[in-house]
Amino acid sequence: MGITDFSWKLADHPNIPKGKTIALIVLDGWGEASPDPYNCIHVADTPTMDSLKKGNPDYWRLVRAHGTAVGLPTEDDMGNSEVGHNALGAGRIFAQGAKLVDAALASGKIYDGEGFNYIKECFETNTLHLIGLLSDGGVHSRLDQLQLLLKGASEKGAKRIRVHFLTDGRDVLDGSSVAFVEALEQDLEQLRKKGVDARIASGGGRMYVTMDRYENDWGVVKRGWDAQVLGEAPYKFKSAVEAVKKLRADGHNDQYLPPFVIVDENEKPVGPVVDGDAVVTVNFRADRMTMVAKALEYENFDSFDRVRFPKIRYAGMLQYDGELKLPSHYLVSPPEIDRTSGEYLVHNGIRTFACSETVKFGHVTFFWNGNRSGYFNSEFEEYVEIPSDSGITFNVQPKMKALEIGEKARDAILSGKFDQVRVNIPNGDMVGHTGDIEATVVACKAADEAVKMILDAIEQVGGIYVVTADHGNAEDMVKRNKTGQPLLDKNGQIQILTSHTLQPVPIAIGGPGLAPGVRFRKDVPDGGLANVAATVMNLHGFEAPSDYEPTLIEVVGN
Ligand SMILES: O=C(O)[C@@H](CO)OP(=O)(O)O
Ligand SMILES: [Mn+2]
Ligand SMILES: [Mn+2]
Repeated sequence: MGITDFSWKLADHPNIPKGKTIALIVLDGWGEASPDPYNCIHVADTPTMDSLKKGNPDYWRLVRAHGTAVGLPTEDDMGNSEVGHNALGAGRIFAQGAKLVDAALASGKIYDGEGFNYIKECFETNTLHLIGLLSDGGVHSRLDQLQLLLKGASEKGAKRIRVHFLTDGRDVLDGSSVAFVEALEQDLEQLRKKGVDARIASGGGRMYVTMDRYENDWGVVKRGWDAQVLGEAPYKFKSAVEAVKKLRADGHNDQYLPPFVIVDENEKPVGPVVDGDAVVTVNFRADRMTMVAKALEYENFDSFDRVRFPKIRYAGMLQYDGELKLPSHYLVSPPEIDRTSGEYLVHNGIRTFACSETVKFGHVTFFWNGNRSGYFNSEFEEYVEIPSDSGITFNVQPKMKALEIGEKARDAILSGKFDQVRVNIPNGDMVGHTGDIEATVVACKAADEAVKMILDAIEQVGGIYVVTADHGNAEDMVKRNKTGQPLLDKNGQIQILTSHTLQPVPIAIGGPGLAPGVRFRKDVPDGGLANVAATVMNLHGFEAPSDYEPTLIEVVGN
């Protein structure tokens, strides 16, 4: 762990006083990119964020939010909320799920672990089901990992395999699902040639089937359950490629493809889950797997009627929730994100308020706290969740709950009951993922207004603000070639980018409570999200632990 004489007690900062209320604002999906018509943050009216930028370089700067700076395998990996909030909260860079799974597959250790040995028991007599997101987005899962696992499991004796995939279109281009399904079919064909009965059994779009999060809409998970476990869905097809092509032609996009099952010549589903089977959820990222993991694992469960609860051996690619120990079996151990800044600060008497709306609530709590649900100490913490709209795509409601989040934060700041008021403002990200440029512009304006409300409250109480983001999204809505020009599809239309980006994100500090002489230092040019935790600890009047990534600030003129 690299630190000796461990203690939760933080040393006092030599020049920064304690006792200032700090607003810590994370704009989800808010990167920095050149001004251009596809930069919705630039196009939108965002006077508050614009004024913060004028503080460059002493009070505004950029930080890295993708690739190795947040524990991802390569610099080609875009940032995402999980790794971004983990880094912001933990103050150190941990090798993340994507990287840990890569390593376990490369070394073969994945096949020696408890999780694999547990599911292997079913291989001789029963079916192995793999459920997960099918793309190379690298945010929740990766196709190449699924391909290696298919190969490895069959070599280790799996005789009958069924894949239940979720189409993406959110971390990758909409419409790319067809090619991913074709690639998967080719691999399954290879396995069949080797005598393995390997087939696709069901499918559906990630935002409509299975991958809900933070209990926003259990109906999403139920649709997945019905197709994957019960073998029931509104659409039945003989081929998965045909299914995806037909449903897309009918106007559904990849993210929202309705559920379907693959049936045999007698119209019987080819892969429902039955007693004695093994199931692996192949996503490494936690938030959108926790609900389905509960449905697959919990004996007592009343979030929807499962109709049938088969006796299976279930393992996650990773353990998704360390506090709940969910699932209890997993193929790869998750990153052990310990001693987060939230836990330290609570031990040092910092009273914390955290808030977002449902779709991002776990980001400022669960991810912030190192994938840990619940409070460290409920006497010092209050987490408020504002219910998100469900059953809609957020381009129809681009303001989302930004105003309500702003109001809750404002009230918490003015109450005087908290030292840190932390929020996630989701608009740039959630609306950016819809690919609707006009709506994303409205979303960015709404986010900016929420920031203003919070900064005004900080002004009133003489506090400090820290405004940053977890990764890019709304600042670039078009796929580009290497020289940065928008790419056109075969019909001459620009290719809309629904995903996150590789862009850096801004961080701004200020407010009447900022001690004189505090400014951004210039000797951490490569600073990333993991440098923010030490910065915030300093602003609370503490030195950060010695193994945290260095602070971004210095105090001059003392
Ligand atoms: O919606 C999600 O699951 C991801 C994109 O796959 O977005 P974020 O990391 O911002 O939560
Ligand atoms: Mn995010
Ligand atoms: Mn996102």
